[in-house]
Amino acid sequence: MKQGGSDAAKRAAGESAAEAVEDGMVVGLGTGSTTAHAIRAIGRRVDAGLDIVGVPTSFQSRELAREVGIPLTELDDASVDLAIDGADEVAGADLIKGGGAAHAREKIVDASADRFLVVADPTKTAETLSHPVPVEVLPAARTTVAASVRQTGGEPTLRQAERKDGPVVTDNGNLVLDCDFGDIDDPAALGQTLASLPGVVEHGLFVGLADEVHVGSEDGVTVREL
Ligand SMILES: O=C(CO)[C@H](O)[C@H](O)COP(=O)(O)O
Repeated sequence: MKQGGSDAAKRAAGESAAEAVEDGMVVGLGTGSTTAHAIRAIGRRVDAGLDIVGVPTSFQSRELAREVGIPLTELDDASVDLAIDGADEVAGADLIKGGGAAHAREKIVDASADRFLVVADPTKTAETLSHPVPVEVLPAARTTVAASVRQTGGEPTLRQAERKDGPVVTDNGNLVLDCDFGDIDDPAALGQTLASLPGVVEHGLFVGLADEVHVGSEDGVTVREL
């Protein structure tokens, strides 16, 4: 599993993507430590007069956006111009997300955006996706989905909470299976297989969704347009 890079690299990526936000935009606010830098940077710009509204993708991003003064709305009331979100692994325009168990709402927001900017540090980039794929499941389906994942050649692990006994429970009240498939040669096909399993709410494969990837480092930012 990739552990993630330095905070300076994450900050560089987040602040670079925040510069793409323009007056009047509806902005999708992703989840995670890299996106948090973007949200804080957007908050500073709002403080200085930028007129935008944000659409949060999780409890975490909602709370942070409120803290830094970004006005919020929901997808029922607005369509997203630009989404900024992190990733656990990036290969071209394909991503694996869900390290923060927020990928179900993230996918709804990110996929609906006119433009989707990914923020990452260099430890997240790869030629081929191979990070375990987070799969959010209804609690009643965890055993049957795990069995189907094994039949597909994957190794599922029920994600455990770090500061509570028992499993991680998502913002939607579900569980997460981290499914290790090794190298993923055909992310689209695997995504379709996972999505077809009864009880799967959403998987963390974001295939072909990214429009731009901002990779930060201690020395600056590389922006890849896709
Ligand atoms: O997908 C996510 C949350 O569900 C995050 O964006 C992803 O895990 C990256 O997080 P971080 O920027 O903290 O490394």
